[in-house]
Amino acid sequence: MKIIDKINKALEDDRCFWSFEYFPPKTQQGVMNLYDRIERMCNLGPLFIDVTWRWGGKSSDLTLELCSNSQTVYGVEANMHMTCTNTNFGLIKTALEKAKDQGVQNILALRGDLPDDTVEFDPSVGEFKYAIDLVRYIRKTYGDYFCISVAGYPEGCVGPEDVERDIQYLKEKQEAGADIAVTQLFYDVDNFLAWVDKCRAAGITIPILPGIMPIQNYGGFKRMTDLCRISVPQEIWDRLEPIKDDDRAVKDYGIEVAVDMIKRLRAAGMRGFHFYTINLERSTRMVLEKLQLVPTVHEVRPLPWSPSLSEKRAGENVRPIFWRNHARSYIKRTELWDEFPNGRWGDARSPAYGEMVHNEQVRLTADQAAKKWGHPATVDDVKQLFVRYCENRLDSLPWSDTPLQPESQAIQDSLACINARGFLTINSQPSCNGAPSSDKVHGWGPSNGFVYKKAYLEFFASPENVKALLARLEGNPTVTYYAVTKGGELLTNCVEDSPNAVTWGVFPGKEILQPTIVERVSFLAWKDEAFEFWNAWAHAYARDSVSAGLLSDVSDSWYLMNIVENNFQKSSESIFELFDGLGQALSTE
Ligand SMILES: Cc1cc2nc3c(=O)[nH]c(=O)nc-3n(C[C@H](O)[C@H](O)[C@H](O)COP(=O)(O)OP(=O)(O)OC[C@H]3O[C@@H](n4cnc5c(N)ncnc54)[C@H](O)[C@@H]3O)c2cc1C
Ligand SMILES: NC(=O)c1ccc[n+]([C@@H]2O[C@H](COP(=O)([O-])OP(=O)(O)OC[C@H]3O[C@@H](n4cnc5c(N)ncnc54)[C@H](O)[C@@H]3O)[C@@H](O)[C@H]2O)c1
Repeated sequence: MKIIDKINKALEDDRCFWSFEYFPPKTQQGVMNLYDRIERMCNLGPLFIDVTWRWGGKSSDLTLELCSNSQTVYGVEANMHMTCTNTNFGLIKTALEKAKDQGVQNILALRGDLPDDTVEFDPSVGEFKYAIDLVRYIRKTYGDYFCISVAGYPEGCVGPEDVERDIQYLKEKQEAGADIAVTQLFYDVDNFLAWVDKCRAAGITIPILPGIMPIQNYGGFKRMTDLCRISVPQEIWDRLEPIKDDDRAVKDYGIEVAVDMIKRLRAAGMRGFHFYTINLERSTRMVLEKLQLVPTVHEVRPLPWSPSLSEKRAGENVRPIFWRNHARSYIKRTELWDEFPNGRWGDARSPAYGEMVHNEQVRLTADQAAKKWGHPATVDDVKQLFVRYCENRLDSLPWSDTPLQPESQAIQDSLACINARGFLTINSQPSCNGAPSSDKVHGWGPSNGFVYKKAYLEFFASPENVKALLARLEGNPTVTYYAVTKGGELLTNCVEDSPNAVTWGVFPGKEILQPTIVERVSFLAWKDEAFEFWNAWAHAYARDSVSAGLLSDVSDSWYLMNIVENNFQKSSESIFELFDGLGQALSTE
């Protein structure tokens, strides 16, 4: 069914409605867990769900599979995202054909981001330059079969200076056949409402669905609003500042913000709300509960307008047998398990692993690269950059977009030392044996608790350096490691695949919280992205330049490696002793 028909019906009845957006998880276990999550969240009565599409069509099969299965198994309409620029035309044609065959009738037609703001559209790769070209193609080829939605930008696609121009492009997309506009997420409600008024005045009549993203954690929120250039009212920053290290408090505040935003939007006449779930469920559910749009988990009553999912499921035996008669406790047990791992070594079984808002590709502009990192011509030049970063003389590296965190200050000299010898670090953690959770440097989580950390290092190293380090590690039974090349050759001394907790906390009246783990499957999922940064950096230089060649060579032949000193009672420095005398010192030393 087309979602525009459902939306029009809801608007006719003057009824609020909502939709949930998911992204294709990075691991197979994440996919299986996302299905469970979509099923549970269908009980919240979304009018439809969206599944995003990785730029260039990298997730086309998975995106379609998630849409098609959600429709046939859970009975919820799916809106399939599709980006068109710099994407093989055949891939788009095939995906649309398959969508039609599988009964997926809703497409969110997008341009997608270019890998670099300065890179021009490449007509040899795809037929489409803008989202409007895809809208036109779909209408020309399929007539009215598909309901087409498009993106709208209350703060401009690139920046505020483009708002007026983007409204005209949105109008053109409507004229080309778009039925619905879904907006970029935002936090400034006044600005959003003024933008809607401008759209209406410009002749945009299609329904506009505001994008709502409950804040999930401070670091992710900051990164994402910076990346998407979303303005955040100062009041939100002020409220976040004192609680930024307490994930639970941040999430609770995020729920409050979203509830308040939706109340104001409803008062102004908006009826539909599009949730960016980032594949998590608690915040979205809590927002809907607090607005009394859905029953709380304590009151089980069917929603009058929901797809008949709850009734359909009631007679089935798909849940684990011991939970069959306890739907509520099943929900309670499973909804929260991955809400708190934060950090890039979270749990790869979580559908939210590798949190993504639309665009996971690495973006570095040529200007940014040359200005910050010059034109490296030798491995020593690259080492110098890493050393300068560790000494706080450079504020970012492709892998590290902010300066070192305060927790790294105590180890920064040792970090600089191993970087100078060719172990190029991208992540680290000092050990910590029971600091108060309120500790300014190491603390996190609820108050009156104690936190623990194992020393951890993650770095790129040449095959020779990895070999030498491995020889050293043979005599160290408490150190575990994974090393992998871009091509996937894996070296490890971990005999079991089970997760290794590297950060945990003990809090009054709670189970042990274990926010950060190291495990094979998440490391392998992350490594593609980690190596991709070398390529993105290389692309910032002319194709046949020395710098591009050097960075591509490193990417092709070096290892990404992590090591954990499991004896968390040892000092933070002891992990660095493993590197004594290894590698080649900088020639300037
Ligand atoms: C709701 C939503 C969902 C998204 N989902 C995904 C996803 O699943 N996967 C993903 O990779 N990305 C996704 N994105 C990100 C999106 O791909 C990027 O923001 C992209 O940069 C713009 O896409 P668009 O469809 O708005 O492009 P367009 O409408 O084509 O606009 C792109 C830029 O070109 C300009 N422009 C448009 N038309 C013209 C014209 N005729 N002449 C000259 N300039 C023009 C606009 O001003 C704008 O700056 C999503 C964004 C939103 C808001
Ligand atoms: N609760 C915890 O104890 C805990 C543990 C790990 C991560 N986190 C949080 O999760 C979030 C994301 O974590 P993350 O690991 O993805 O990223 P992050 O940006 O927090 O980086 C993790 C650590 O690596 C260090 N680092 C960054 N670049 C480095 C480099 N080039 N060389 C050596 N060290 C470098 C940082 O100083 C920081 O200590 C952060 O907010 C972080 O605080 C929390």
